[in-house]
Amino acid sequence: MAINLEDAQILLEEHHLLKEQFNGRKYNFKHVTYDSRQVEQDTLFFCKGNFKKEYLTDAIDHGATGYVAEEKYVDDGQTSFLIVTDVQKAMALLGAAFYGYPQNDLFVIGITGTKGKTTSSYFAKGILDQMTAKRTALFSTVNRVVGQRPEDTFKSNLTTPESLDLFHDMRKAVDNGMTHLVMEVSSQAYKKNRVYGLHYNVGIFLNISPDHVGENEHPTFADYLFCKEQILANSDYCILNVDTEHFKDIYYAAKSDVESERLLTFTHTDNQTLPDENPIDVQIENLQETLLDSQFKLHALTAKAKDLHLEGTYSITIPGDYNEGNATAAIIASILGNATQEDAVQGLKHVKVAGRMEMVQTKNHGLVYIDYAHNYASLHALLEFLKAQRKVERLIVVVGSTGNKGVSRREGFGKAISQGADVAILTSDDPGYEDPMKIAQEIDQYIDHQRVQVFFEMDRATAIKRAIEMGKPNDVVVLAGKGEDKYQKINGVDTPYPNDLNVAKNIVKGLEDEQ
Ligand SMILES: CC(=O)N[C@H]1[C@@H](OP(=O)(O)OP(=O)(O)OC[C@H]2O[C@@H](n3ccc(=O)[nH]c3=O)[C@H](O)[C@@H]2O)O[C@H](CO)[C@@H](O)[C@@H]1O[C@H](C)C(=O)N[C@@H](C)C(=O)N[C@H](CCC(=O)O)C(=O)O
Ligand SMILES: Nc1ncnc2c1ncn2[C@@H]1O[C@H](COP(=O)(O)OP(=O)(O)OP(=O)(O)O)[C@@H](O)[C@H]1O
Repeated sequence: MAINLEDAQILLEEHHLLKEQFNGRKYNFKHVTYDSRQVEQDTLFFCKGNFKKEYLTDAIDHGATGYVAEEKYVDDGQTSFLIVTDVQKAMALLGAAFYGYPQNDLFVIGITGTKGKTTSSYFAKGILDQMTAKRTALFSTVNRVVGQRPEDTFKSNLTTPESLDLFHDMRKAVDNGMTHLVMEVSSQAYKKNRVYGLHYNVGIFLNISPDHVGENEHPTFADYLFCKEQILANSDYCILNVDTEHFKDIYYAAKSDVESERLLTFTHTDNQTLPDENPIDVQIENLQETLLDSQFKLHALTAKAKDLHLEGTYSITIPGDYNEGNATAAIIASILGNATQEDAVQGLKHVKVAGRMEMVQTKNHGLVYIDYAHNYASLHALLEFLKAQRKVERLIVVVGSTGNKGVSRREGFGKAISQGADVAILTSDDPGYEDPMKIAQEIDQYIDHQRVQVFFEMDRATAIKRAIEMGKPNDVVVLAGKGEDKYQKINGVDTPYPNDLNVAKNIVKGLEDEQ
């Protein structure tokens, strides 16, 4: 892989990003990075984010021969530089060029939504793996998969990687023979131009609800929605979930971005039409739903939906009506990527996602659910689903809220608990630099104490123990918000934590050994 100064200049000029340039001693770059600790000989270095000049000096000392930045940090007569108006955009464009545009060799499905991105990504990968004999790459919040060997699967640091990492990993996927890529696209990815210039064969918009507004994320909800809608303008086909809040805005944005033949919509709700009275394409009919799985049927309501040949019955083992929606989006996208209906039926059957709707059965203390629900929309949807199950007597929820971000989640949790839970044990979840008890008290302010019994226990493992011990055979204990996380972020330190599933399993084992 390589890029030279002249090609970089041309590309940046084409996009009106270049302000100034200097051709230093070296013109050809064999490496690219935004981190001085990763620099090798002949690296083109990107200065971005909370940057300090000494990172660049350090980079030059270690072999960087050119840099791209928004200001002229170094002008030593030797080091080449490209001064640009937006370094994140420049990095995405030059990253794609450096790695030889790997996206052109992949069928790329991008998925956005406040909730359901990870689950839908795993559903789509399940289906496409069925068709491609496991040649589907995945960039998700949980894992990145760039090949078929065990070492080609690794933990993600971000939902959507930095552009240089994104194109690096795409290149690996292509070189490893992958033919499809399913990737989560966060609103931050657009805010920070990590995916600038990237085009998707299919873009999925699952839903949007208030979240991610705060000092380090989006200044307003409008900004959050705007960033999310960018996926629509960058996709050949768009798939929309009609049942989301703000659907009208999303629909008209999509309509102005793709022709109607390339816009596919789906819903759970009967007898609905689109905001312009056009018919919805796909209807989901729930056939059977239990605490362990769910079966549903898809009906094609328009000619373009009929052309997909997706009609039929599907089953998933990640229950919840919203997961039927997530699966439907994955089915439509995968069929557009050449999967068959049979691939979808087979591929969906056994999909599991770490930390999403995982269960531990107990003999005498009910069912324990571990789920990554960590805002109002997801906790509310989860509790509503559980309440609708006939066998459930009491819902006991263990939850905390993160410190220094997503502050609106505290009110959201209080509201969702008041609407759906019988008992709440408030605890800690990545308190950061805040006092977890203070966060718990803020959640508590929004809880209706006439309906819900509330306890405080800041040690998360102890809180889980108390919840399981108080569970009776027909109760459900919900461990919300932390999913498969293996640490607690406390005062800037990732403090190891065995994860909710392991904690719950150990407690249940201990209780059952005692009997
Ligand atoms: C706000 C934001 O996008 N921050 C991201 C951004 O930070 P940054 O550019 O300011 O980087 P920094 O770590 O402060 O360092 C500045 C620069 O100096 C460099 N550096 C640093 C130290 C050094 O010795 N040498 C050196 O060169 C760094 O490599 C970096 O390029 O770039 C970093 C990687 O280069 C990311 O880790 C970081 O994500 C932060 C940690 C983060 O958590 N972001 C969240 C909000 C996020 O993006 N989340 C979304 C999901 C949200 C959702 O669910 O919808 C996501 O896509 O993950
Ligand atoms: N379509 C949906 N609507 C509402 N809640 C959902 C939906 N899909 C999933 N959830 C809930 O949200 C939780 C997180 O799901 P998932 O990890 O798939 O979403 P995500 O968009 O990747 O989330 P995040 O951006 O927070 O990582 C699930 O554990 C479930 O409780």
